Amino acid sequence: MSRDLSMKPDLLQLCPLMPSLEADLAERFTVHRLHEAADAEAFLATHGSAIKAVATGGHIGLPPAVGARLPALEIVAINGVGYDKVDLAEARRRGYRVANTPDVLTEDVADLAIGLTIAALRQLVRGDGHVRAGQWPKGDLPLGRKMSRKKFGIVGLGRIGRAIAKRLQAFDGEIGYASRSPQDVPYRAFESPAALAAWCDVLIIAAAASAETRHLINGPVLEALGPKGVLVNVARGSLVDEKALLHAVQHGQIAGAALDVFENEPHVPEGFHGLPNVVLTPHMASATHETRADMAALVIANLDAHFAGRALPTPVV
Ligand SMILES: O=C(O)C(=O)CO
Repeated sequence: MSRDLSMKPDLLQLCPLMPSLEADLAERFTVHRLHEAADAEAFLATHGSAIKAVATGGHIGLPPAVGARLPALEIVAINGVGYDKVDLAEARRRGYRVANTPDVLTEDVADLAIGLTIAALRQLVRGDGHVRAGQWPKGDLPLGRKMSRKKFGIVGLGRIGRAIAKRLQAFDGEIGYASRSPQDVPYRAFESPAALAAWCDVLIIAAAASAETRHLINGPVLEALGPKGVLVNVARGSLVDEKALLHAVQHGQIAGAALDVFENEPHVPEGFHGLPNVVLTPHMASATHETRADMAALVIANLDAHFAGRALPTPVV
């Protein structure tokens, strides 16, 4: 790093980050932790005008009310691949940069998608609960569903969707996808999520969140998936109409769901809590030591590049 460390720019941190990343940030910046402030308004009134950089998680992004208090902002570094919570048009208008952490988390998200799919079909979580609760001597669980030779539908065939498809090939089934544009892949293309859902047994959501993809998976898509179908979401909660999904899993409109993401994280509608045909995880698709270390390194690399006047390694804007 070539810049003068005695001149530490002010950075606003919006959520807890890995201790090693926080230490790396503190080495380079005067860090202001908004999430620890008792009075966020007063905190921003005091520090907002000095802030040149923001470090944030993809689930928080940059709330508009916070961004509006940062007139000197130069860069938003997201510790995550999703940038749906950062207003890119506003970034372009005001001239600040946005960077994310693509690629380094692709394998982990794809791995979790496979894990969730198996967990849902083979009732892994329910089986674990059955044994722990001492229920096994009293009887077996109802039968689950087979994973191998299923029809797998992937909504969104970007980096993560493709990594999921690659892993699914090991299960000797068929793979279909719906994406914004046809891709040069050996998988069957469908014109819409509804058409894909009507064909597949397992519908896996891997598309980016945006205003256009909000509630892409709605009542009619779930109805098309049908009573033997399973929905898996490792993308963003906003892609799924959560009320329609809850209704579908409660009433057997679909067989089950496995969800790592929710519309109003970390709050999950209570209706899901007691359902045995639903697997719930706390947005942990990239949450491994290895990947979080790689993501942290990319956050720092983007910030270092910006303040050294170099091209960002992984720019969004
Ligand atoms: O990095 C992200 O945006 C994720 O949501 C990973 O799960």
